[in-house]
Amino acid sequence: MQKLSDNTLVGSGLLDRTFHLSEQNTTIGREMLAGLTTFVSMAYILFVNPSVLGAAGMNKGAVFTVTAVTSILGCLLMAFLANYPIAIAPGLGDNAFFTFSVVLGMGIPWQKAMAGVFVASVLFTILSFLKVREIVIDAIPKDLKMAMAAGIGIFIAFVGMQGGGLIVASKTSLVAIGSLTVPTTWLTIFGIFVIAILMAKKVPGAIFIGLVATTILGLVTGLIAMPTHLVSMAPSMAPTFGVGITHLPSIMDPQMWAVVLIFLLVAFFDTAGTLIGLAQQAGIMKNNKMPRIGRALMSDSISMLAGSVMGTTPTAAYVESSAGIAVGGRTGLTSLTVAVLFAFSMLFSPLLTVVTDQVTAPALIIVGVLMVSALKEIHWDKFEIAMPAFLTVIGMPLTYNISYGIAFGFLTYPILMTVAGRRKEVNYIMWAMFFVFILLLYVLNIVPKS
Ligand SMILES: Nc1nc2[nH]cnc2c(=O)[nH]1
Repeated sequence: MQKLSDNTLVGSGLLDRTFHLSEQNTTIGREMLAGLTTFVSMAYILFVNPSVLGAAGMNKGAVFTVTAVTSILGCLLMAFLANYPIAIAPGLGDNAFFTFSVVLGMGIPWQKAMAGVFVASVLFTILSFLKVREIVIDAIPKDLKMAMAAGIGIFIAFVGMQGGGLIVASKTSLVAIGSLTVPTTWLTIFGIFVIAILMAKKVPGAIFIGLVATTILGLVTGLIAMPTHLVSMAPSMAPTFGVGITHLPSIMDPQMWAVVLIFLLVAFFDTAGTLIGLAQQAGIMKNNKMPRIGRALMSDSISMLAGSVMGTTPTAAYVESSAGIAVGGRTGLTSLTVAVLFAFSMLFSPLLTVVTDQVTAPALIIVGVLMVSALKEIHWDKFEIAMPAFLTVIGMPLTYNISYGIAFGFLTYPILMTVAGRRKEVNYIMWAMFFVFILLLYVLNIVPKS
């Protein structure tokens, strides 16, 4: 039996055999600490997801339970199928697209939009089984993938700034700074500072701690009403369960095909990009490839499918997993720990009422900061790349729609690369996408108005 420096015994036992702990030179204690760290970094989603999907008209209690169950499933799959320290939960990019672009922007009822999520999930799972995803991941230039991640980050932050009251609509300039005389806006400002300071000091779970501190400030100042109780049984999933399936006939609308395509693209590239980034951080990459990426993508697609049946938007491999990896998490035991903690947290649904928009806003803004770091990977010195990347990034917040940002990038990239003499670098999949996005713009923009 081998002894590691932190005195945790490894070398035998079920956990070691299941997760190859000694092979990865890690210990049970270190993996559990990593799981706890990742969990506290992402636990805010239990409250932010109901808040965002609630704005689309969905039942917040049901979404709370669905968020927890979907995350448990995703983390268990990642633990036992892929053995990676990467947590899965419903993504903020996807739920923002669902609520703000599809339901509120396009005026599609949430039940119909959920049918779109279900179809996208089925397609995603089929693509994962057929191993098509590797071909597509390789075909899309890295610059555009990174621009998509960054654009979604800015979009999420924009949504957070609005929810927190920091920016408001303006008749003359479209947006303007919100009024600093609104007391609840100060909760958001307080939350941003707390989280930003903790992040800068590299404190694990900074977002979660900031969320708790902001809630406490709200309760103490009377800006947030006290909850009636602290723990209870998890709310029923009945209000959202199976709604996507029962509304499948409504998917025949061409506008919904565009929605399905965007869900597919966002889910696809978000998870693929995040997995590679996290694998690089954990030192898992071998010959510039991530071993078992197929299993990791499969874990995501199965949980996305289950989530769409129960009633939540697509899952993603969470960027916050980097917090657990930073404290030493290397195997699926980290993800298993996250799953167990999500199960425990299901008791705390009464806290939903105290986690208001002003409390969740800082989390959205800070996740935006994390996602925008992808900008550094873009070749800004080449105009034929800089322009499509720029349009992708700013297109999302300025049109308040993730799909338009993606479309702008895919429509300009092949043309500019061709005129710049780099036609050979544009493969047939990119040209196919070019025509798909022309059709998509037509469907999203012209069909509803004619
Ligand atoms: N990769 C990723 N991480 C997240 N963390 C919170 N939301 C998201 C998301 O949509 N994608």
